[in-house]
Amino acid sequence: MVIAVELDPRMVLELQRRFQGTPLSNRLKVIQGDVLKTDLPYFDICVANIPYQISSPLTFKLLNHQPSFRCAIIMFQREFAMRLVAQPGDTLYCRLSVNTQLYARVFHLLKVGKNNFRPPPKVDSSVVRVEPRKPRPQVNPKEWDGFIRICFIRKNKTLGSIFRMKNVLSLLEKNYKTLRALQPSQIGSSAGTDTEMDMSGLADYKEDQSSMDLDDGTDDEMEVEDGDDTEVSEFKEKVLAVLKEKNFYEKRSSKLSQEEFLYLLSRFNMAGIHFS
Ligand SMILES: C[S@@+](CC[C@H](N)C(=O)[O-])C[C@H]1O[C@@H](n2cnc3c(N)ncnc32)[C@H](O)[C@@H]1O
Repeated sequence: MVIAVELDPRMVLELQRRFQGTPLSNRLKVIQGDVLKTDLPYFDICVANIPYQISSPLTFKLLNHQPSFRCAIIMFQREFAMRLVAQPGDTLYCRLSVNTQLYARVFHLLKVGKNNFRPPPKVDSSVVRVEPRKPRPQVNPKEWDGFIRICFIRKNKTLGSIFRMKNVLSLLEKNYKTLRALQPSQIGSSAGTDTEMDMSGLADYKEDQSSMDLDDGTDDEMEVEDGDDTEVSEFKEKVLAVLKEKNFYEKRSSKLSQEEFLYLLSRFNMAGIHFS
Protein backbone atom coordinates (compact mmCIF):
# COMPACT_ATOMS: atom_id res chain seq x y z
CA MET A 1 0.00 0.00 0.00
CA VAL A 2 1.32 3.46 -0.90
CA ILE A 3 0.10 6.50 1.01
CA ALA A 4 0.88 9.81 -0.68
CA VAL A 5 0.56 13.20 0.96
CA GLU A 6 0.16 16.18 -1.36
CA LEU A 7 -0.87 19.73 -0.60
CA ASP A 8 -1.90 20.87 -4.05
CA PRO A 9 -5.45 19.70 -4.91
CA ARG A 10 -4.66 19.87 -8.65
CA MET A 11 -1.81 17.40 -8.19
CA VAL A 12 -4.06 15.15 -6.11
CA LEU A 13 -6.69 15.12 -8.87
CA GLU A 14 -4.08 14.38 -11.49
CA LEU A 15 -2.71 11.50 -9.45
CA GLN A 16 -6.16 10.06 -8.91
CA ARG A 17 -6.96 10.43 -12.62
CA ARG A 18 -3.83 8.50 -13.56
CA PHE A 19 -4.51 5.63 -11.17
CA GLN A 20 -8.31 5.35 -11.51
CA GLY A 21 -9.42 2.16 -13.16
CA THR A 22 -5.95 0.58 -13.03
CA PRO A 23 -5.24 -2.60 -11.03
CA LEU A 24 -3.06 -0.50 -8.72
CA SER A 25 -5.72 2.02 -7.74
CA ASN A 26 -6.74 0.19 -4.56
CA ARG A 27 -3.11 0.17 -3.43
CA LEU A 28 -2.76 3.95 -3.46
CA LYS A 29 -4.26 6.25 -0.88
CA VAL A 30 -3.82 9.97 -1.44
CA ILE A 31 -4.14 12.33 1.51
CA GLN A 32 -4.68 15.91 0.43
CA GLY A 33 -3.16 18.24 3.00
CA ASP A 34 -0.09 19.69 4.61
CA VAL A 35 2.20 16.83 5.56
CA LEU A 36 3.38 18.83 8.58
CA LYS A 37 -0.17 18.98 9.95
CA THR A 38 -1.23 15.48 8.95
CA ASP A 39 -1.31 12.62 11.42
CA LEU A 40 0.76 10.16 9.50
CA PRO A 41 -0.43 6.55 9.56
CA TYR A 42 1.95 3.65 10.18
CA PHE A 43 4.52 3.31 7.41
CA ASP A 44 7.79 1.46 7.09
CA ILE A 45 9.38 3.30 4.17
CA CYS A 46 9.13 6.95 3.23
CA VAL A 47 10.19 8.27 -0.17
CA ALA A 48 9.91 12.00 -0.64
CA ASN A 49 10.79 14.76 -3.04
CA ILE A 50 9.92 17.70 -0.85
CA PRO A 51 9.80 21.47 -1.11
CA TYR A 52 13.05 22.43 0.61
CA GLN A 53 11.49 24.95 2.94
CA ILE A 54 9.93 22.12 4.97
CA SER A 55 13.21 20.17 5.29
CA SER A 56 13.72 20.81 8.97
CA PRO A 57 10.21 20.42 10.34
CA LEU A 58 9.60 17.36 8.19
CA THR A 59 12.84 15.71 9.34
CA PHE A 60 11.85 16.41 12.93
CA LYS A 61 8.36 15.09 12.39
CA LEU A 62 9.66 11.88 10.86
CA LEU A 63 12.21 11.37 13.63
CA ASN A 64 9.48 11.75 16.24
CA HIS A 65 7.05 9.45 14.44
CA GLN A 66 6.11 6.37 16.46
CA PRO A 67 6.41 3.50 15.88
CA SER A 68 9.49 4.46 13.98
CA PHE A 69 9.84 3.51 10.34
CA ARG A 70 12.54 1.41 8.68
CA CYS A 71 14.05 4.06 6.46
CA ALA A 72 13.34 7.28 4.61
CA ILE A 73 14.86 8.25 1.27
CA ILE A 74 14.57 12.00 0.89
CA MET A 75 15.99 14.60 -1.45
CA PHE A 76 17.22 17.75 0.27
CA GLN A 77 19.08 20.85 -0.70
CA ARG A 78 22.78 19.82 -0.87
CA GLU A 79 23.97 21.89 2.05
CA PHE A 80 21.16 20.72 4.31
CA ALA A 81 21.95 17.11 3.38
CA MET A 82 25.67 17.62 4.10
CA ARG A 83 24.80 19.04 7.53
CA LEU A 84 22.62 16.03 8.28
CA VAL A 85 25.49 13.62 7.62
CA ALA A 86 28.39 15.76 8.94
CA GLN A 87 30.69 14.10 11.47
CA PRO A 88 32.66 15.64 14.35
CA GLY A 89 35.49 17.72 12.89
CA ASP A 90 33.70 18.37 9.56
CA THR A 91 33.17 22.05 8.77
CA LEU A 92 29.41 21.58 8.47
CA TYR A 93 29.05 19.68 11.77
CA CYS A 94 26.40 21.60 13.70
CA ARG A 95 23.40 21.34 15.95
CA LEU A 96 21.33 19.90 13.09
CA SER A 97 23.87 17.07 12.64
CA VAL A 98 23.95 16.27 16.34
CA ASN A 99 20.19 16.43 16.82
CA THR A 100 19.44 14.28 13.80
CA GLN A 101 22.13 11.73 14.48
CA LEU A 102 20.91 11.30 18.04
CA TYR A 103 17.81 9.59 16.65
CA ALA A 104 18.96 8.28 13.28
CA ARG A 105 21.82 7.10 11.17
CA VAL A 106 22.01 9.23 8.06
CA PHE A 107 23.76 8.28 4.83
CA HIS A 108 24.47 10.40 1.79
CA LEU A 109 23.30 8.39 -1.23
CA LEU A 110 23.76 10.55 -4.31
CA LYS A 111 24.26 14.05 -5.57
CA VAL A 112 21.66 15.51 -7.89
CA GLY A 113 23.00 18.53 -9.74
CA LYS A 114 20.73 21.47 -10.49
CA ASN A 115 21.01 20.83 -14.24
CA ASN A 116 18.93 17.70 -13.85
CA PHE A 117 15.90 19.97 -13.48
CA ARG A 118 14.16 22.19 -16.04
CA PRO A 119 14.38 25.07 -15.41
CA PRO A 120 17.50 24.57 -13.24
CA PRO A 121 16.99 25.80 -9.67
CA LYS A 122 19.67 27.84 -7.89
CA VAL A 123 20.80 25.01 -5.61
CA ASP A 124 22.15 21.51 -5.97
CA SER A 125 20.43 18.61 -4.25
CA SER A 126 21.37 15.35 -2.55
CA VAL A 127 19.44 12.21 -1.73
CA VAL A 128 19.95 10.82 1.77
CA ARG A 129 18.85 7.74 3.63
CA VAL A 130 17.59 8.18 7.19
CA GLU A 131 17.42 5.12 9.43
CA PRO A 132 15.94 5.69 12.89
CA ARG A 133 18.00 4.15 15.68
CA LYS A 134 16.29 1.26 17.39
CA PRO A 135 15.72 1.28 20.25
CA ARG A 136 15.12 5.01 20.35
CA PRO A 137 17.66 6.71 22.68
CA GLN A 138 16.11 7.51 26.04
CA VAL A 139 16.89 11.19 26.35
CA ASN A 140 14.73 13.98 27.71
CA PRO A 141 14.33 15.97 24.45
CA LYS A 142 14.05 19.36 26.16
CA GLU A 143 17.06 18.68 28.32
CA TRP A 144 19.04 17.56 25.26
CA ASP A 145 17.95 20.54 23.19
CA GLY A 146 18.84 23.05 25.91
CA PHE A 147 22.24 21.42 26.42
CA ILE A 148 23.11 21.24 22.71
CA ARG A 149 22.04 24.86 22.17
CA ILE A 150 24.49 25.98 24.82
CA CYS A 151 27.31 23.75 23.55
CA PHE A 152 26.89 25.24 20.06
CA ILE A 153 26.68 28.88 21.13
CA ARG A 154 30.20 29.02 19.71
CA LYS A 155 31.03 25.67 18.26
CA ASN A 156 34.74 26.38 17.88
CA LYS A 157 35.23 27.77 21.37
CA THR A 158 36.20 25.49 24.21
CA LEU A 159 33.38 24.25 26.40
CA GLY A 160 35.29 25.79 29.30
CA SER A 161 34.92 29.27 27.85
CA ILE A 162 31.26 28.74 26.90
CA PHE A 163 30.29 27.52 30.34
CA ARG A 164 32.09 30.44 31.97
CA MET A 165 29.86 32.91 30.13
CA LYS A 166 27.79 35.04 32.42
CA ASN A 167 24.50 34.41 30.62
CA VAL A 168 25.03 30.68 30.44
CA LEU A 169 25.92 30.42 34.12
CA SER A 170 23.06 32.58 35.25
CA LEU A 171 20.61 30.59 33.14
CA LEU A 172 21.86 27.30 34.56
CA GLU A 173 21.90 28.64 38.10
CA LYS A 174 18.32 29.84 37.69
CA ASN A 175 17.30 26.37 36.47
CA TYR A 176 19.23 24.81 39.33
CA LYS A 177 17.48 26.94 41.93
CA THR A 178 14.04 26.46 40.39
CA LEU A 179 14.51 22.73 40.31
CA ARG A 180 15.82 22.66 43.84
CA ALA A 181 12.80 24.62 45.01
CA LEU A 182 10.43 22.30 43.17
CA GLN A 183 12.03 18.95 43.86
CA PRO A 184 14.47 19.21 46.75
CA SER A 185 14.84 15.45 46.97
CA GLN A 186 15.94 15.06 43.34
CA ILE A 187 18.91 17.38 43.24
CA GLY A 188 21.99 15.39 42.51
CA SER A 189 20.08 12.55 40.89
CA SER A 190 19.99 11.93 37.15
CA ALA A 191 16.20 12.10 37.04
CA GLY A 192 14.90 14.16 34.13
CA THR A 193 12.05 16.59 34.48
CA ASP A 194 9.41 17.92 32.18
CA THR A 195 9.17 21.14 34.12
CA GLU A 196 9.53 24.09 31.78
CA MET A 197 12.25 26.46 32.83
CA ASP A 198 13.36 29.85 31.82
CA MET A 199 15.57 29.92 28.76
CA SER A 200 15.08 33.62 28.19
CA GLY A 201 18.53 34.31 29.57
CA LEU A 202 19.88 33.26 26.21
CA ALA A 203 19.04 35.81 23.59
CA ASP A 204 17.81 34.31 20.34
CA TYR A 205 16.32 31.25 22.00
CA LYS A 206 13.87 29.71 19.58
CA GLU A 207 11.24 27.00 19.75
CA ASP A 208 12.25 23.33 19.59
CA GLN A 209 11.73 22.83 15.90
CA SER A 210 13.94 25.68 14.86
CA SER A 211 16.94 23.64 15.91
CA MET A 212 16.55 21.86 12.59
CA ASP A 213 16.34 25.00 10.48
CA LEU A 214 18.78 25.35 7.66
CA ASP A 215 19.14 28.96 8.69
CA ASP A 216 20.57 28.26 12.06
CA GLY A 217 22.61 25.45 10.56
CA THR A 218 24.42 28.10 8.55
CA ASP A 219 25.34 29.91 11.70
CA ASP A 220 24.71 27.98 14.84
CA GLU A 221 26.02 30.63 17.09
CA MET A 222 23.66 32.46 19.38
CA GLU A 223 23.90 36.11 20.23
CA VAL A 224 25.01 36.10 23.84
CA GLU A 225 27.11 38.36 25.91
CA ASP A 226 30.63 37.07 25.89
CA GLY A 227 31.52 38.52 29.30
CA ASP A 228 33.33 36.23 31.67
CA ASP A 229 31.99 36.31 35.20
CA THR A 230 35.14 36.69 37.21
CA GLU A 231 33.30 36.31 40.47
CA VAL A 232 34.03 32.79 41.61
CA SER A 233 30.73 31.45 42.72
CA GLU A 234 30.06 28.08 44.20
CA PHE A 235 27.72 27.26 41.34
CA LYS A 236 30.27 28.20 38.71
CA GLU A 237 32.80 25.89 40.34
CA LYS A 238 30.24 23.11 40.30
CA VAL A 239 29.67 23.55 36.55
CA LEU A 240 33.35 23.77 35.73
CA ALA A 241 34.14 20.75 37.89
CA VAL A 242 31.86 18.62 35.71
CA LEU A 243 33.73 19.81 32.61
CA LYS A 244 37.14 19.23 34.16
CA GLU A 245 36.30 15.81 35.55
CA LYS A 246 36.81 14.05 32.20
CA ASN A 247 38.77 16.73 30.37
CA PHE A 248 35.86 18.34 28.55
CA TYR A 249 36.99 21.79 29.64
CA GLU A 250 39.39 22.23 26.73
CA LYS A 251 37.24 20.43 24.16
CA ARG A 252 35.13 22.05 21.44
CA SER A 253 31.63 21.07 20.31
CA SER A 254 32.76 21.03 16.69
CA LYS A 255 34.80 17.90 17.50
CA LEU A 256 32.61 16.11 20.04
CA SER A 257 30.88 12.86 19.18
CA GLN A 258 27.30 11.95 19.97
CA GLU A 259 28.47 9.66 22.76
CA GLU A 260 30.57 12.42 24.32
CA PHE A 261 27.62 14.85 24.32
CA LEU A 262 25.37 12.21 25.89
CA TYR A 263 27.98 11.40 28.49
CA LEU A 264 28.58 15.04 29.40
CA LEU A 265 24.86 15.74 29.68
CA SER A 266 24.46 12.78 32.02
CA ARG A 267 27.34 14.07 34.19
CA PHE A 268 25.74 17.51 34.39
CA ASN A 269 22.38 15.98 35.30
CA MET A 270 24.02 13.85 37.98
CA ALA A 271 25.44 17.02 39.47
CA GLY A 272 21.91 18.47 39.53
CA ILE A 273 22.60 20.81 36.60
CA HIS A 274 19.75 20.91 34.11
CA PHE A 275 19.16 22.57 30.76
CA SER A 276 15.41 22.65 30.34
C1 LIG B 1 9.45 19.08 -5.32
S1 LIG B 1 7.75 18.83 -5.66
C2 LIG B 1 7.68 17.12 -5.97
C3 LIG B 1 6.53 16.72 -6.83
C4 LIG B 1 6.41 15.22 -7.10
N1 LIG B 1 6.15 14.51 -5.83
C5 LIG B 1 7.68 14.70 -7.72
O1 LIG B 1 8.43 13.97 -7.05
O2 LIG B 1 7.94 15.01 -8.88
C6 LIG B 1 7.08 19.03 -4.08
C7 LIG B 1 5.59 18.73 -3.98
O3 LIG B 1 5.22 18.87 -2.59
C8 LIG B 1 3.96 19.51 -2.51
N2 LIG B 1 3.95 20.20 -1.21
C9 LIG B 1 4.47 21.41 -0.88
N3 LIG B 1 4.33 21.66 0.44
C10 LIG B 1 3.69 20.57 0.96
C11 LIG B 1 3.24 20.24 2.26
N4 LIG B 1 3.45 21.07 3.30
N5 LIG B 1 2.61 19.06 2.44
C12 LIG B 1 2.42 18.20 1.40
N6 LIG B 1 2.84 18.46 0.13
C13 LIG B 1 3.46 19.64 -0.09
C14 LIG B 1 3.94 20.47 -3.70
O4 LIG B 1 2.59 20.74 -4.06
C15 LIG B 1 4.68 19.65 -4.76
O5 LIG B 1 3.79 18.86 -5.51
